[in-house]
Parts: sequence; C-alpha cells; structure tokens
Amino acid sequence: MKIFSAEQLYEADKITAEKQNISSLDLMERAGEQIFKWLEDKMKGAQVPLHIFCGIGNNGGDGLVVGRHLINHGYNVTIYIANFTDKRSKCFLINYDRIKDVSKKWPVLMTSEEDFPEIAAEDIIIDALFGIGLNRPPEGWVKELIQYINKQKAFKLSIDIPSGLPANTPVPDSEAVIHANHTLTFQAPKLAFFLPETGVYVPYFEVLDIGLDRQFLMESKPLAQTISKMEAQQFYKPRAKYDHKGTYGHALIVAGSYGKMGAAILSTRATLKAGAGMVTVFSPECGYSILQTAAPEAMVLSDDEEDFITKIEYQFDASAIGVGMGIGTQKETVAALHKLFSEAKAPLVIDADALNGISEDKDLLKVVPKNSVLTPHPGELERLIGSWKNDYEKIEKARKFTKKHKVVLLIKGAHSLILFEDSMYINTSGTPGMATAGSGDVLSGVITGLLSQGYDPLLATVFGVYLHGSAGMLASSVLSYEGVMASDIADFIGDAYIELFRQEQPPAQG
Ligand SMILES: NC(=O)C1=CN([C@@H]2O[C@H](COP(=O)(O)OP(=O)(O)OC[C@H]3O[C@@H](n4cnc5c(N)ncnc54)[C@H](OP(=O)(O)O)[C@@H]3O)[C@@H](O)[C@H]2O)[C@@H](O)CC1
Ligand SMILES: [K+]
Repeated sequence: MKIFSAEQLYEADKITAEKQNISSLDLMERAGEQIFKWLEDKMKGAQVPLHIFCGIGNNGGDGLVVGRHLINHGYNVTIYIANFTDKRSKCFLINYDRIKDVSKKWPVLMTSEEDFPEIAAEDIIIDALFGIGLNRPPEGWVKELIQYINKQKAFKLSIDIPSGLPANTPVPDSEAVIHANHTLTFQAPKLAFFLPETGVYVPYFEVLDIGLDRQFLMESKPLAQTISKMEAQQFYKPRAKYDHKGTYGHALIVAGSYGKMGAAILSTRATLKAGAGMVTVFSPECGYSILQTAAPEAMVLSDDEEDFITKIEYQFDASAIGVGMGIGTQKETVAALHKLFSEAKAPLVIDADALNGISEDKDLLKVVPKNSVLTPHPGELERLIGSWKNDYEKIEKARKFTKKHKVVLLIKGAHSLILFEDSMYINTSGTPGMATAGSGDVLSGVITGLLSQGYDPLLATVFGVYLHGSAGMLASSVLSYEGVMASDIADFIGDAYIELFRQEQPPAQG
C-alpha cells in the first residue's frame, strides 16, 4: 500500500473533486459516512455514550458528519466543539449547521478547561480535533484537553490521525498527542503510523477508502510503500520441475567466533530454510564440530585461528555471501573483511560485527561492493550514520548514506524500513515475540538464501524481511510471544512460504 504525504492527499482531494464533479463537502460526507458505517457495524444500536470532540477544521467537519449520522440512527451522542480559533473551515460550518436538522441539542462549545466534560470508563471518545492540517503545537487549554482525553479510561477512536500527530513531519509537542486505541484513516496510512517514535500513538489502524482519484494515486510517487501479504505474493519466484540444487546457488556464510557460534548456526539454518541450494559456512576452528553437528546440511570451512576469523578463503563460486554474524571486531577479522569485500563477486549481506567493522574503519566502507545489503539495528545504524534528532532526520541521513554508497539499507525495528535510492519500503509482518536474541542472524540468513536463488538485492531484502516477520508471527501463534526463540523463527520459514498463498477462510454461515 502506498503512503502519501499530507500535501499529496490535499492534492488528491482537489483532483478528485474536479474529476468526479463533486464538492469537498461531498467528500467529507463520504468520509464521515464511512466512519459511521464502521461504528454502526460494531455498535449495532448499543446505547453506549459517545463523546465526539471536534476541532474547527475539516477533521472537525468529519466529526460532525459522524455525529449527525449517529444521532439520526438513535445513538447516545454528545458533540463538543473545541473552539480554539474563529477561522472555521467552510465544510465545518455547513456541517455544524446541519446538526440542527437532526437534533435540538446543539453541540457544546468549549472555550476553556472549565468546559471539559465527565467521561465514564465505559463511554467512547471520538477524536476529531486535528487531522492532517495540524501546523503547530497545540497550546493552552487545547493541549490540556488532549491530555484530559488521554487520562480517560474510555475507548478512544481517532478520525484520520490521532490529534496532535502530523502525518509525515516531526511531532511538535509529544505531550499534546492523543493516544488513540484505534484510528480510522482515510485512503492511505500515514508515515507517522510506522515509525518507532510516533507509532506508539497508533497501536491499531484501519484504512477507509473514500474514493480519491485512482489515477492520481497510481501515478504519484509515494513517500513509502508498505509490504504485506498481497505485495509479498508477487515477489515469490516459483520453482520449476527440472530445477536442481545448483539452480538455487551455493551460499557462503561467514560467521561466528568463540562464544558466538550460535549466530553462525542460526544464519546458516535460515539460509538453507529460505531455499539456498547449498551452504558453506566459514568460521574459526572452534566452530568446526559445532557447525557440523548443529547444521548437518551445510559444509564447513574453518580458519587456522581457533577463536576468531583471520582470513576468509573459499574455493567455489559463491552465489551470495552473508557476513558478520557473531564474528567480533578483532583487527585481523576486519582485515579479512577488507579482502572479502574487495574480491567478492557475489551479492553480499553485511550484518552485525561486519557493520561495526565498517563504522570503525572508513577504508572498509570504501570497499563495500555496490548493491550490498546492510542490515543494521538502531544502535548499529547510529554508528554508521551518526545520531539523529527524530525519525525523519534518521530516514534522511540513512537515505543519503544509501545514495552515497549505493547500498540497500535495511533498518531493523518493529516495522523494518528498507531504503534504496529514492524508494522506501515498510514491512508490516512481525510480532513483539521476535524481539529475541539471534532474530537478526536469522534475518540475514533468509536474505542471503534469497540472494542465492537469484532474487535481486532490493527484492531479496524486502521479501526476506516480510518472510522473516511472517515466520515470527506463525511461531508466536503456536509458542506465544514470550516462548519464541530465534531458532523457532528459522523453523517457521517454510510455513511462511506456505502462508503466502493460504486463502483466507470465509466466515462461517449463520
Ligand atoms: N483528502 C483528504 O484526505 C480528506 C480529508 N478530510 C479531512 O480533512 C482533514 C484535514 O482538514 P484541515 O486541512 O482543515 O485541517 P485539520 O487538521 O482539520 O484542522 C487544523 C485546522 O486548525 C488550525 N490549526 C492547525 N494546527 C493548530 C494548532 N496547533 N492549534 C490551533 N489550530 C491549529 C489550522 O488552521 P490555521 O489556524 O492554521 O489557519 C487548520 O485549519 C483530514 O485530516 C481529514 O480528517 C476529509 O474530510 C475528506 C478528504
Ligand atoms: K483526529
């Protein structure tokens, strides 16, 4: 799914009105009706008190449309207008006026803290204070209203975006944002929903299609693209009957050091599970017996040095190379990486200690081959690109890095981000169960396994991250979030492939 900026959505709004020959008011009616239908479907007439807090812009206008439909259908509704300026939008005013067609109870005008209402824990709050038009921090009693709403135990449903949160720019005041339980957003998800600093305000959201012009949306370059099952299905390369193990390549995994052989086992197993035809692991001597026992399907080459890697030698044409998992940053190891990077003919996945090596030794960065995949977690990323003030600055700096070094950058997190040239992909699979040691080693293995089968580096990364997250979700569904270990994620990669094409069961009749 494409993610657009607030500016693009305003533009889409304008073009839609022109092309469909409708007014902004009609579009607001559509948007409000969609929210109403969603609520009606859940509430089915229940008389739970609903408190709708409206601003004076078009987000407030949406709130008024929802309120009108709810009142019309006999729901128990109170509408409040946060009258923070006199500059009310035209569509707001028309919908304000329309309330009198359905009720004698005029909305409550709020002008200070004294107007804040009592709200019971069982009630429902609908937040229509600010939408994507927020352009400065909420101040004074409006900020207090947001904080007052946050203190309530009642369920909070935000319209379009939690009020106080901008769609795709930094939060002006993190103490003045609605912590929504659920958000119903129009047409496309907003970038803020997926970033670690702002995603906390949007634990759950649904996208409501309000029929904005398809052609405009298709032709506009989005800020980012989310990857879910539908997109991932299209990435899959089917296998042919007469393919053999050579078709899927011979991957090289360079991993492990004394006390960290687990990283080598996990990435090796994940490379095989993702479908590489053959895998050879290169490790220090201490890893030889361990790997032969723990990963019997793989071949093992070992260094002369017992505890860490000092020179990486292999006599075969590797189809892909995954390097860095648990190798440490001994200076001999970093020197061996120099040679590996300079001579490598296969696409590379560079992870963990190999990334730390790059951050410490700028000469090593110079020999990273073009189109390599770098897979930092936030700490490793900071060592690569320096610190950032907020998630948007992080993305900007990371993008500069990918363009300068011509690499694919995968920033790991709850929603991993993949940056390459001007594109950004956001993964949507995964669970908190994957926040466990070794999960990253499995991910590097999956991407290496896909590269080995001929997926190009960007596709291998985007698809690999999706499969890894899906394997984590499947493992969590059987083992619980707490019970999932990295080796379980590797074990469920096969299920993640099957899940790609599993049909959703239709709901049972009656
Ligand atoms: N195409 C679409 O996607 C569709 C969008 N629709 C809906 O429209 C929403 C966007 O509406 P919007 O542009 O009127 O802005 P919104 O967020 O309601 O209000 C902000 C207003 O308040 C002001 N203001 C800003 N910051 C402030 C602050 N801190 N403290 C005080 N005031 C502040 C600012 O005015 P200013 O004072 O700057 O003149 C601005 O006018 C969108 O989220 C969706 O719900 C649908 O109806 C249909 C299709
Ligand atoms: K809102």
